[in-house]
Amino acid sequence: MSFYQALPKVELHAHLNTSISTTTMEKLIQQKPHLNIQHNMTAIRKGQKRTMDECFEMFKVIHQLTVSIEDIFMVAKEVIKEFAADGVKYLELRSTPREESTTGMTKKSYVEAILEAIKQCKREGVDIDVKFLLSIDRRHGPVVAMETVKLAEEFFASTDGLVVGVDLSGDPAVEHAKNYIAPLQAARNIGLKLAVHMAEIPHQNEEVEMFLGLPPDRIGHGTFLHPEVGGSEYLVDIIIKHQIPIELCLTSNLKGQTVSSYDQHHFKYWYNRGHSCVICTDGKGAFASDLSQEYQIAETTFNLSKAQIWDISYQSINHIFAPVSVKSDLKRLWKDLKPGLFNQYELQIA
Ligand SMILES: CC(C)=CCNc1ncnc2c1ncn2[C@@H]1O[C@H](COP(=O)(O)O)[C@@H](O)[C@H]1O
Ligand SMILES: [Zn+2]
Repeated sequence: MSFYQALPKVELHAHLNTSISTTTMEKLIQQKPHLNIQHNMTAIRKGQKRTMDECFEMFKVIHQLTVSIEDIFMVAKEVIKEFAADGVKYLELRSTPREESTTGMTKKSYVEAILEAIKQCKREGVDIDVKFLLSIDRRHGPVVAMETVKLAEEFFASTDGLVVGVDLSGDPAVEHAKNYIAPLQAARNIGLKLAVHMAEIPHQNEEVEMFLGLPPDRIGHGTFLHPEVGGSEYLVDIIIKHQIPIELCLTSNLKGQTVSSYDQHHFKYWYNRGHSCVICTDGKGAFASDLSQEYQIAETTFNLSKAQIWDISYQSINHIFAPVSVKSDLKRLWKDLKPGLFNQYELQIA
């Protein structure tokens, strides 16, 4: 096991359907041969890249393979187990509730299937704590967004802490922030935390400012926020003032071509400013990576020490959406694991 796998980690930005591994995808493809889907249609392999539009088309192909509650339950269980096997101790999974007339899957049963998978993994003793965020797809408009918030409210009230927030995601080129401020505000008033995909593409400063007015509890990607890439010092100041952590997904951004190379990734900007950065996968299946690999890439690309890598992982605990008691438990776990890990890899404990 590598240092990066042995490193205890927190994963805060993982979309269920883009996190499906090759092995699980193989099962789904075999179950649905009539769809004639090949592996290269569901994942971007090493060295390959796609445009953003192609990525969103790829997500639609994946959705064709997960159309029943059995599919959703199966993929959720496998994804959770894979994160656990990769050394992730706390996972916030997110997914867009979907209905499917051909199988009778409803948005409610979709969410229930994921929550059941989480509970079953816990019962089976899988070594990971999992929470869930309901995703709002910005392609679907504000009415659906409000319905998703209502659904989130129901589960928030009935699942004893499993549902912790909502996420705004989907193609950033469609619709506008102004349509989503009210639903996100409603979610916040209920007590749900907000993770918002923001500035994934350039020239969205006006929309970003609107989102920052909420403000969200975490930012997804934030690729084009700082002045060097067309953002502004004004936006950066707001983010720093409110201390809004940024979920950074290196390989996803590289393969989706919003950053040109790993060393050009905005991790560098935010990390050097001492801002809270959380390393995440986005979709370990679609982007063919895992969280250990993302930490390793961060270390080698930005010349970080193992101690700095440890700190990024440890500090990420501060940004989870679960309550403070969960944070304390995780911090204790990290402290318990540190001596063994540093000994094994002959590192100095600071
Ligand atoms: C290059 C590229 C497109 C990177 C990925 N960046 C993303 N940006 C916005 N929404 C996303 C992204 N990745 C996944 N999603 C959302 O997550 C969905 C897939 O997971 P799920 O069905 O919610 O379980 C997609 O349909 C989309 O709505
Ligand atoms: Zn995402």
